[in-house]
Amino acid sequence: MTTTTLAPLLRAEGVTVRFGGLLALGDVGLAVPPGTVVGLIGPNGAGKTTLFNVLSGVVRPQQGRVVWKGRPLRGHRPHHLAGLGIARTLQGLNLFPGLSVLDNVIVGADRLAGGGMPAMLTGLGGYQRDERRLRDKAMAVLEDFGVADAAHAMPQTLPYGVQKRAALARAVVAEPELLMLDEPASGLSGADITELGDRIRAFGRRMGVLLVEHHMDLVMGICDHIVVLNFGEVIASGSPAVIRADPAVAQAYLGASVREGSDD
Ligand SMILES: Nc1ncnc2c1ncn2[C@@H]1O[C@H](COP(=O)(O)OP(=O)(O)OP(=O)(O)O)[C@@H](O)[C@H]1O
Repeated sequence: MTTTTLAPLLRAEGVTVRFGGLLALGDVGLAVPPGTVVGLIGPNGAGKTTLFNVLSGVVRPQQGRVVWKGRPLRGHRPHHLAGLGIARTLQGLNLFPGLSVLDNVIVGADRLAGGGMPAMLTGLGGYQRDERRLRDKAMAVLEDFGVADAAHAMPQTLPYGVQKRAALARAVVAEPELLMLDEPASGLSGADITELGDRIRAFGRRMGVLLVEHHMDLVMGICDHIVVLNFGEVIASGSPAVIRADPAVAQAYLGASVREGSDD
């Protein structure tokens, strides 16, 4: 898969963000084409979450813009994302604790609902047909994720790995065109990370995926294209093989580990 031949779904152009005197992002660009898994990596404090937040409409850049399918997004907010066809998972789980796993996933299917989610969840209005359709769809996705047994449980009663799968199921149930994942492997290990990687790869055949992740084996194993940030700037961009061989990337991570290990 090459990232240069397909028109990107999402693009950040010349994005600059300052927090007071700190330059969190300086003139950063990134593009996510359809059918492509793009990794965003960098040492702690490099600016990954800030860029994820700019793309999500949480943080407004002082300069630059975010472009969705060729159209600049002006003043977009996180609650606009689903309507655009963008889903995201955040660090942690962010499942609604008062809703069963199934209802959490149904909420994620909001974009597919004809009538409106509040009426559907409360049973008001003539939405029974839609509700049945969404329930079936949500159950099918939970089955696909191997957690259908947990459909009627409250999320907080379930093991972390099951909750993680439910959160991912909620993100993809509406069949987004772009999936943004912020550290999906955090808290997972071993076989769970391998399975997560297989799933992300499979998503990447149906949609664009932006993956912010610290787990280097996962990133190198599943990304088509990787963008590396350090101190708010893009220091490298290319295939996993190119990134692995780039001395500037090794230096950035080495510098970070030396700083973290220093006594002062
Ligand atoms: N709201 C904020 N106010 C002030 N500074 C911030 C804010 N958010 C982030 N920063 C700073 O901006 C820089 C980039 O932070 P960011 O969280 O984007 O990095 P990151 O690459 O996601 O790091 P990590 O891997 O540790 O999550 C850091 O120096 C951070 O301390």
